[in-house]
Amino acid sequence: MKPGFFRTRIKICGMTRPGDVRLASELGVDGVGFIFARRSPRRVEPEEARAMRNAMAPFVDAVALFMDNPQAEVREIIRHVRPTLLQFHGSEEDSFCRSFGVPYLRSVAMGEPGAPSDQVLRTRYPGAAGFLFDSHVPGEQGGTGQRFDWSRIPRDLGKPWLLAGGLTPENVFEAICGTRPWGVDVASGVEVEPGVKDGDLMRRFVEETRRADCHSE
Ligand SMILES: O=C(O)c1ccccc1N[C@@H]1O[C@H](COP(=O)(O)O)[C@@H](O)[C@H]1O
Repeated sequence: MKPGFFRTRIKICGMTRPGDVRLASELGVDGVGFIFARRSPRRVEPEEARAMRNAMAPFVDAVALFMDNPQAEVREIIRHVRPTLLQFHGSEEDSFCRSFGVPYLRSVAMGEPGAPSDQVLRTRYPGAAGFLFDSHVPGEQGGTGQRFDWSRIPRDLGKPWLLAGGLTPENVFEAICGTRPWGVDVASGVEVEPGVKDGDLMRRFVEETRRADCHSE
């Protein structure tokens, strides 16, 4: 597509404060993530996520992130928070991910050699709305601020995919121009500490993404 016509989607993940959610909406971010993974320093309780959900503007996705949470817990969080997208980072299979009746993104761990091919991903997760390539190793948490070798991203997925892992306002322009993802996902790169976002970093991240959208190689 011609530069300027495609708008790279932006998700800011690991929200813990309603004010950060409100600002992200005003900046034109497409999705905000609430983390329910057990060991995450950004984990929120369902009540906190619900308060942030209520701070969201229309046309912004509420993404609930899980990592091997029990099915009953996922169901209860969905009932409470009403996310529009789910994101799975653990060993969940397609049948588990799609059992909630909410579209889901499947995270793919790119932190070690031998990441799955596009064919394996398509076959293993036929119900996924899209994929998210992150830099952690299988079984470990994301949100580490590490990036991975972007040349290893499978190219023939036939579905939207997001680039994640170590993105910042300084490198997101290069990341988008080099990989042309459907969207980008950031947590630590716009934070002052885990879960505490910085307004200026969020604004610069959005600006750099829009600059990349207008840039032709
Ligand atoms: O952020 C977390 O704490 C987290 C925990 C468990 C699974 C995933 C997690 N975060 C995801 O990782 C990406 C990239 O983070 P970063 O930008 O490198 O800090 C983040 O956007 C979340 O989707």
